[in-house]
Amino acid sequence: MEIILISLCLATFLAFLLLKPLLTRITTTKVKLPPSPWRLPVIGNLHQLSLHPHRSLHSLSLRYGPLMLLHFGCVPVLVVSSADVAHDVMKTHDIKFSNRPRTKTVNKLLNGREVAFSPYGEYWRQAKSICVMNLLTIKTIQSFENIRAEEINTMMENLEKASSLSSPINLSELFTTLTNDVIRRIVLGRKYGSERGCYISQDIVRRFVELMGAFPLGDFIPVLSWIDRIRGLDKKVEEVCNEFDVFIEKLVQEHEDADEDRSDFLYILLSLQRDKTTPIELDRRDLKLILLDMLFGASVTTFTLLEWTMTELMRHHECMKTLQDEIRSVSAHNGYVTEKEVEKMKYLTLVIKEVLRLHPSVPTIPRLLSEDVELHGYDIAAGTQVLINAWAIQRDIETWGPDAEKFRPERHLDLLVDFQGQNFKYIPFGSGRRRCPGIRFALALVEVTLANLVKRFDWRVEVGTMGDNKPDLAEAIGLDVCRKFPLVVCPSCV
Ligand code: HEM
Repeated sequence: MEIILISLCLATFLAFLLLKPLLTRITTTKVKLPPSPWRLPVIGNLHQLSLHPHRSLHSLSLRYGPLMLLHFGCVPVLVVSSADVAHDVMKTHDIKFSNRPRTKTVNKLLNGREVAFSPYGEYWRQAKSICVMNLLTIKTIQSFENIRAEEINTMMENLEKASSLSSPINLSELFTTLTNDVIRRIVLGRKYGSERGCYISQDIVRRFVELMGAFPLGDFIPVLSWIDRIRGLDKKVEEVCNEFDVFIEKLVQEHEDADEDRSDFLYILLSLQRDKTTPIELDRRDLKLILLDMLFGASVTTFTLLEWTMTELMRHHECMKTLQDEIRSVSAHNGYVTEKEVEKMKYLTLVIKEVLRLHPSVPTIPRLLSEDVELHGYDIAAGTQVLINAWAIQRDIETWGPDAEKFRPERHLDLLVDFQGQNFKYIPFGSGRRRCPGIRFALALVEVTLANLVKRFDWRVEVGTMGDNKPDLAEAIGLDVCRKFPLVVCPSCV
């Protein structure tokens, strides 16, 4: 017994001697975390978020700095609010920050087998490359010029009717129809209105976007997941999922049953699915999710850019006038402004750049850190979610000057910022590996649409909510932030 006791004491003493350096290291190596606002037990910083997270996160960053660590319940969330830090996240450590967080809502709606929310890896790489090669190259985009022209002309006819009757018209609704019709004709070969039984209402599309940006409490505070059930979130997700699935399934079925040869994107996806030599195997569900990504990711963001551009132009008559002068001098005939003519319109590009600066369609870009990293002297752990607040970065007075909040397209004259995200003070399409692949696709439609609208009509709104004749700037909620209220306008033909 004595021997056992002596051996135990000796073993403990030896273990202490051996482990001492390690223990000292653990207790003295302090992890340095970024500044954090105070937080409440259990919910963390969730109570400091508003319905417009880009705005509340911006206000917090003015107090806690461009790199702050928040906690949404038990989930650490790093918020990036300056060009400098964005550079380190999206360029210096791009691979580590190339994952996307997926809430249970996103998981249910998309399942990680599309492109936008797919985990960083081989499947994502191949799926993105399928979309780029078959839909988003400059040559392919140019080949759709006729589709864009036909749909824009249809919209112009509606506007001309409203003009001749001097009646107001819902421009937001026209933009929804235009973007949906163009994108569906390109991706699916035809528009799919309410005929043929393949129909999805705009209301469902908007609910989808809202749900993509929703904060399911259960993800952040697992014990409170019952609240998501009670507030109807789970049910809403289920409903939207079913509606989308029925819609997309019908489209796929219709394509499979068609006997004629087609060259639209869905047809290409179906051929890739049959072709067993492709680098990734696409099952039917993958195919449907990639399709969903292209159909709705593309139309919602493009629609949002059109809406905000017309809003800002109608709020700034001098910019509208400068743009009208440019368009009418480049395209001096009475007809449709062509895409060749649009290439010569420099002020138009400045206007679009400025709109995307003040109203990035995706104001907070979500990423997920996959490995521990040291960032600006702080230690950030793998698994931390990241929100890059493009909205705040693009209004930062340190980089954009004291008039950063002002709509002034001329500011881009001397700046070498493009849409590709090379300069981190301007990232409306993101940057790095996960940058948006649809930049040219979106701009091709937006530029020629605006050129035709601004050339053919003079614009005014009746009486704005503030009692003036300017459209308001209220924002909707969701991952993509469009106008809260539709833009109702009175066009008059010139
Ligand atoms: C004005 C229009 C658009 C805006 C402002 C926009 C913005 C964005 C932003 C900010 C991201 C995240 C980038 C990042 O994480 O760095 C993104 C990703 C993406 N966008 Fe766009 N987008 C637009 C149009 C389009 C169009 C037309 C398409 C397709 C036809 C498209 C397809 C995608 C896809 C697939 C991704 C995910 C890329 C990835 O995760 O690798 N977008 N977009």
